[in-house]
Amino acid sequence: MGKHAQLVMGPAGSGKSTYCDTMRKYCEEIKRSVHIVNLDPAAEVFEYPVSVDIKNLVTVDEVMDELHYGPNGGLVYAMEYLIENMDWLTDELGDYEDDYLIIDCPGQIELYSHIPVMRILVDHLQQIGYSVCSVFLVDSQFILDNCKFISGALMCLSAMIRLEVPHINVLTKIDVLKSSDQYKEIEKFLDLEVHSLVEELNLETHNRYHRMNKAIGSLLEDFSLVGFVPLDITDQESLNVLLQHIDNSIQYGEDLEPKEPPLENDDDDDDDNDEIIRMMNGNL
Ligand SMILES: Nc1nc2c(ncn2[C@@H]2O[C@H](COP(=O)(O)OP(=O)(O)OP(=O)(O)O)[C@@H](O)[C@H]2O)c(=O)[nH]1
Ligand SMILES: [Mg+2]
Repeated sequence: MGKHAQLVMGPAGSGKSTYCDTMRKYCEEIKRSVHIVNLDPAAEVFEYPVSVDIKNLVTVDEVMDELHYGPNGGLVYAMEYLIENMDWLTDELGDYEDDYLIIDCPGQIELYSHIPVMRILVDHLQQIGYSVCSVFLVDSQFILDNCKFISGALMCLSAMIRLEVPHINVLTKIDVLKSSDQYKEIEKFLDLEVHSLVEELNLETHNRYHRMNKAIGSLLEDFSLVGFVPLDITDQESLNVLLQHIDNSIQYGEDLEPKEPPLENDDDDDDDNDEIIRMMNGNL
């Protein structure tokens, strides 16, 4: 079956732990054996059953007490300690060799942007045989206008380029948007027209920034890398579509029995496929 893992990352409060629990429940419903790994040494309360917990190796509280670090320095130290003790992780994961892993990561953005710990972790998981997909969560409330979108997209691009593994960006808390009238505003970012985005940015910013707007637009367009899959955790179909993206990216299930092709006049399946293709075009 092979070893597969989702590495769930994203800024503080973007919904990582909620996602891990929701995805675990969904996977269990579709009879996929899943275990959650907590890699947040500061996590206090878990909604999900934790199979492997970094807190059995190191906690931020211990680092703060013993070394008199603050919370952020303590977290960076704890993650570096994990990297120095990778054998511990290998041993712990050994109990779940045939299962699908969902790895809940800490939210400090510097871990993804300019400290190599996540890259070293990903390399190690690959060395011990895991196909890893990075699932990068961004709170949909935080990309509701053009400037915020650019900032969110560059953050995702930075993590994507640093990690060099299949990467899916996810917009979380769509259920909150749906219950307001803001959902329409997010649709343009799902089907991104970089040209019109740059034009709108130019209208919103001083002339002196227009060359920069164009350069950022070209960066996003040339790499065609930044797209988002919206996730409404209250909607099973939304979870299904996202999981298919992730499965495709790491070839999960390629050695399983092939599914029956849909009947030609099966309209529901056609709609689902159209939705996936639309999102794939927007994403990778
Ligand atoms: N309505 C709604 N609330 C959500 C969703 N995802 C997360 N939340 C809420 O957002 C808050 C933060 O969610 P967490 O899952 O703890 O976020 P996190 O990324 O793990 O946070 P850190 O571990 O602190 O970085 C919690 O109050 C969640 O209940 C969602 O999809 N919909
Ligand atoms: Mg969390």
